[in-house]
Amino acid sequence: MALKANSIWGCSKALHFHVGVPDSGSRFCGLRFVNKWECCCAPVVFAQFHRAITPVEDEKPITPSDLDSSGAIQRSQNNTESSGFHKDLNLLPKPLSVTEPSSSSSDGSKVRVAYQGIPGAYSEAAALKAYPKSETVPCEQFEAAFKAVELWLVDKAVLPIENSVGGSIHRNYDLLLRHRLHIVGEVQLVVNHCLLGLPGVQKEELKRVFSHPQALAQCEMTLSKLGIIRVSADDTAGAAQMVASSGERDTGAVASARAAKIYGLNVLAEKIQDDDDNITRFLILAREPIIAGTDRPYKTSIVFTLEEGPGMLFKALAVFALRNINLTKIESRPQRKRPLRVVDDSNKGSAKYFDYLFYIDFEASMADPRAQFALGHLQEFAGFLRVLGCYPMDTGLL
Ligand SMILES: O=C(O)C(=O)C[C@]1(C(=O)O)C=C[C@@H](O)C=C1
Repeated sequence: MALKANSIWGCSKALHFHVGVPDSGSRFCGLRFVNKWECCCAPVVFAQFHRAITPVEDEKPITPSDLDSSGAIQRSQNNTESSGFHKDLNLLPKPLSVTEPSSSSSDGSKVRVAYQGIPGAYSEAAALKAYPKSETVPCEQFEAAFKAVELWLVDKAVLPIENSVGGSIHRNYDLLLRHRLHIVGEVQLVVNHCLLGLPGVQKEELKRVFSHPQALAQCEMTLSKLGIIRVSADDTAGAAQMVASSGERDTGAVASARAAKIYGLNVLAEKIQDDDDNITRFLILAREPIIAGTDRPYKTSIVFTLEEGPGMLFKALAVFALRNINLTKIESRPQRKRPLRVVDDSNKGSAKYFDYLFYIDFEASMADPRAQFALGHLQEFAGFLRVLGCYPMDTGLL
């Protein structure tokens, strides 16, 4: 059964975590980040920038002295016990690791990976690409997957962030900021959509198709040519399941060949996406960050706000250009708690501007001094800055 956000909240009584947008001064899991860096990447980052973080009373940021030679955190989580054994070993913070995505946890059990949708969804395929022997856990909404990780119901979540045809999945950008998970990897998946129908049905008989809105958008031209009515579903596999259980011969689904197998449907047409190379990029999220290395190509994802003024975004981007750091993605999202900025323009009255959050991915590891200097420089004009994660790039083909 898919996890629901509510049911997960139901389990959360003993745990407290607060969410909010940066300028609201909210607490994120015990650390208050006053205006500047919200930094949660690897210890190397703390080593460079821990001065910029303002701890709240009940938890101190990790400093280099808390780490042993392997980079594992040594002190107890609440910093009140310096010795003695913890009663429940499962509650102890896990040591940071330089993770090669591995399908088993440190205790030998299968890694549990949350994804949005039901079995046969592309997100499940992405989770299995990252962790081939994992136990995949379906969730009804993206937010349920975030919460499943936060509440230790699963180890990781794999969520779509952008598609080569449909663009960004904005909801997940917003959720990245609202939750305190770390990006520990990315997966690129080739998405080949099929037109599915009940056994014995010809594609010309279809009057309507169900699918996820992203999938419908990716097949826009094909579906228009066929003159089929499009109906939104929570995920592609869910659409296939609906068609199978409805038994309606004039109803089809846009989903994967695997979904067809699972739900007993026929593939009426293959590769129906408008663009042959239809690729979705997924992020792997975890409770702990990984230690950034320089042993292979790494990517770092950040989010920041800028003060108003001429050329601010130009200056922000220049900190990377000056150090020859390649940017792979830039996305802006409205700051929901502070959507408008009122500027008093002396003679002309006041003007209103929208306020934005900028999300950037760049090709450098946080262990690379260039990245550290670039972020130090960006901090000079960023109102708020948080490292969302530093992780190995998915360079393997698809
Ligand atoms: O509906 C699914 O199967 C999903 O995994 C969701 C999703 C998405 O959100 O973009 C994932 C990959 C494809 O781009 C289409 C849909």
